Amino acid sequence: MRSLFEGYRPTFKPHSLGYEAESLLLLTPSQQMCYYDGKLFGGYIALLMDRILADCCKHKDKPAFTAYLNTSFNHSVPPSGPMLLRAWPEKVEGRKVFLKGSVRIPGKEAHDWVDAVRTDALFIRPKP
Ligand SMILES: CCCCCCCCCCCCCC(=O)SCCNC(=O)CCNC(=O)[C@H](O)C(C)(C)COP(=O)(O)OP(=O)(O)OC[C@H]1O[C@@H](n2cnc3c(N)ncnc32)[C@H](O)[C@@H]1OP(=O)(O)O
Repeated sequence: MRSLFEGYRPTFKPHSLGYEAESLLLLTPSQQMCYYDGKLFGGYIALLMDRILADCCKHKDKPAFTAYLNTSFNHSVPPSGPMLLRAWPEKVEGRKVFLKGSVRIPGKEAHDWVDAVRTDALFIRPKP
């Protein structure tokens, strides 16, 4: 399990609804899982998103469980390039935390990043 998250070191910034999280990741060869050449396996991307969203909820707070994780793959993610994972809360209703997340990859222009993957998620904190 540790090797799946090698290099994953999220940083957290305060957000009006909690914390936002970010991690810049460069995958090792064993993490570069592809079904199609040059396109990182979507299931692995969803795993990384679930992790950063869960960490975003849990930072300095109680843990929360994934109720849904709706993921849109807009562009493929090259397995050997840098990727920026991001997660932030959108709305909090009692135990329900609605979050958004994205995977950004370098764009065509220098210093340009594009959202390759976007996630809408609901995490639910346990009953007191
Ligand atoms: C291979 C390597 C492995 C490595 C490991 C990787 C680790 C990294 C990954 C780390 C990731 C770690 C994270 C994980 O992996 S967490 C583990 C994966 N997730 C689960 O197992 C969760 C399974 N589901 C449940 O346990 C319950 O359903 C939960 C706890 C979610 C809610 O049950 P609970 O009894 O507490 O609450 P409630 O039923 O009274 O509902 C409360 C409110 O929520 C609303 N609601 C509920 N569900 C949904 C829904 N689907 N869409 C929309 N709304 C929904 C509901 O309408 C209600 O709204 P309201 O009426 O109050 O307005």
